Amino acid sequence: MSWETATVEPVADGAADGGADAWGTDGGAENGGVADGDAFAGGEAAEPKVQLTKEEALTKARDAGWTATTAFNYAEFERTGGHDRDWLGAAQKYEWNDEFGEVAPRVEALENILFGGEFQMRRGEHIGNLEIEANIEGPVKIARVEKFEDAGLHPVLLDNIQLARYAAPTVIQSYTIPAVVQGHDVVAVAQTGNTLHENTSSAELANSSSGSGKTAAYMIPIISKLMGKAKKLAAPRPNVAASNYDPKLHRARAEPLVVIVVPTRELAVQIFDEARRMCYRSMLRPCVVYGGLPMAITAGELEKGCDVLIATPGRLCDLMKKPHLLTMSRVKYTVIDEADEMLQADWEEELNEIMAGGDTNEDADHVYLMFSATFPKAARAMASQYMAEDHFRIRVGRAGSAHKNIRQEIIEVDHNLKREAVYDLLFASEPARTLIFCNSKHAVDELDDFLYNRGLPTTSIHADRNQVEREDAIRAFRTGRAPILIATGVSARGWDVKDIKHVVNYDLPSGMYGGIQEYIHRIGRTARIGHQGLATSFYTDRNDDVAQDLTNVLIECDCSVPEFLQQYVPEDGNLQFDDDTDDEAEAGEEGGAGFGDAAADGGAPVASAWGAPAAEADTGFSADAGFSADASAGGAAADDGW
Ligand SMILES: Nc1ncnc2c1ncn2[C@@H]1O[C@H](COP(=O)(O)OP(=O)(O)OP(=O)(O)O)[C@@H](O)[C@H]1O
Repeated sequence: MSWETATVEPVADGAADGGADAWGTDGGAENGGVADGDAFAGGEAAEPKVQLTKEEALTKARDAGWTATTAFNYAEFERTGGHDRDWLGAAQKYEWNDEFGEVAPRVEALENILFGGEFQMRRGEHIGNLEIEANIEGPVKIARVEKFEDAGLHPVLLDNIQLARYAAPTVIQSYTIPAVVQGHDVVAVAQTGNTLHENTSSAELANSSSGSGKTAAYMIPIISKLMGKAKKLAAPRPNVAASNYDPKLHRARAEPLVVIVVPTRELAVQIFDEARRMCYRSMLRPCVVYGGLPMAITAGELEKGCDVLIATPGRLCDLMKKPHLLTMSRVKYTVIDEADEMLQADWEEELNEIMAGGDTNEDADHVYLMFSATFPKAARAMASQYMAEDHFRIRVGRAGSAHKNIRQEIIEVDHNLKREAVYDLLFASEPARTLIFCNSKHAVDELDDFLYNRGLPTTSIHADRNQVEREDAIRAFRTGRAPILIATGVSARGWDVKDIKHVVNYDLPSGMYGGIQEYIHRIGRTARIGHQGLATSFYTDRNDDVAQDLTNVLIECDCSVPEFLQQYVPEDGNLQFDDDTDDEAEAGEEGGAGFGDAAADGGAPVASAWGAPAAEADTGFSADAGFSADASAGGAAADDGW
């Protein structure tokens, strides 16, 4: 295999004893033998040949190099009620001390957590394979910056960029940073695979799905601009770093200067991590709020002071109704990230409320930034209502004919043998961090049980998991405690996890699960920012509806088209895609918020773009349907930075 294999960290002592107990689990665990053998020998599904006992399966998994299984420790959680520090939303951040002078000191232990490299993605050596193209589509022209040092950034922020080892700005950063530094509102359409239109090639989509660095594109200039003025602009807050600080006595109301809204909890935490990095050694205090984070933890964090607030829309609107905890009156920057996702998931009313600053903010200098994979009508309307006419508009896509960093393989499998096929696949190469996508929560549960009970270190995530389980699953995946994660498409939206070497579409996303756009988004979880990866998809007789688009993607990405898809190879070489564009012409009618004569953008149907019903976005993840085993969880690290 040409793709490199990830190092899967060994499981810590005492954490790896899930094996024996795990066998006695319920929920789909099979008591009989385990199939061994090629379920897809030669690309064709075949009957399993050899039956392994559970014992043998366990040995096989360990011999192959897969780390031992661990399970979420419910008993321990029930007993202790968890600990504040276990919540990703309460992760450690730099705490400013009022006694600091102009230059705040370094805190080595925290620096190691934030920038330690163990969990933070570094630019890969194949970055040159990404041919990225930016189209500036509004009247505002911005000269791009080639180096962070030339962008007029605050020196502390430049230090933080260096600590993060961002050597040079990515394309979207090279335009967005100067635009924000110059005080412009920004609309950035960074295609992540949801746009299919006549002018968009499938290769562009595939290329553009693999991490353009848009989080840092807005975080860096905003934090930089506020750093120098934090003392003047920031609301009073307790001196958390002082020895006499008492959280019961010393409390403040959160009065953020920056509000960043994102569609999912996991994305919120991911962006919070970037904020923790960029705010390091500054007075600016980042906080994150999302559904599922206990209110006591949320309030406790906000009461220490909050300058940069990252939030999911539902939780933010709830908090806006609690003026003793939060006021939007100081907000100077509002960022709507993945705007199209939130609009599709019916958050329009909430977004308008947030954009309006809860009706309390009359700041004429208010800067709005909107990031989106597509620019549908509702987003255009929002832009024209709230943004300055001279806002900067950029569309980022990839030019070039092929994405060389993801090897895509499509394997034909009998639907009933998929489980065996994925089991075999996991033994077909060196153990590596692997993300497996299913189309339904039920399929996720079933597959997790099936593989886990065969000794493979799996974990899983979907919308019915409670927040503790979700956070444990992500932490386990990121740290390598459970290097195989099984997820629905919606729960892995926008994820940026280091070293995902293999993405498996256990279920190909058919039309009702987002189709080819969803496929592109999913495979883009590997081979990020210049790394390489493999994407394997199981094709069954139920996947005819994506066959044509899939074939087109393979051709444009220079991947081989298997025999069973040859019938879809266009004879004239003309690769046509379905176009579910909403009418770009309407943009003009709405007061010029559109992209003029730029390419039309997509507006996928509500459910389909999510790969699951829209309700999964950030609504109550109620059921406690977590993992079945009751082995030792091995104690999640206090703050492993994911
Ligand atoms: N200038 C840079 N140099 C190197 N790495 C960078 C740079 N900027 C960001 N990164 C890293 O690139 C990764 C991808 O960034 P990010 O998650 O913001 O991408 P994205 O555009 O949101 O991707 P997607 O839309 O595909 O989810 C992150 O791990 C981030 O730390």
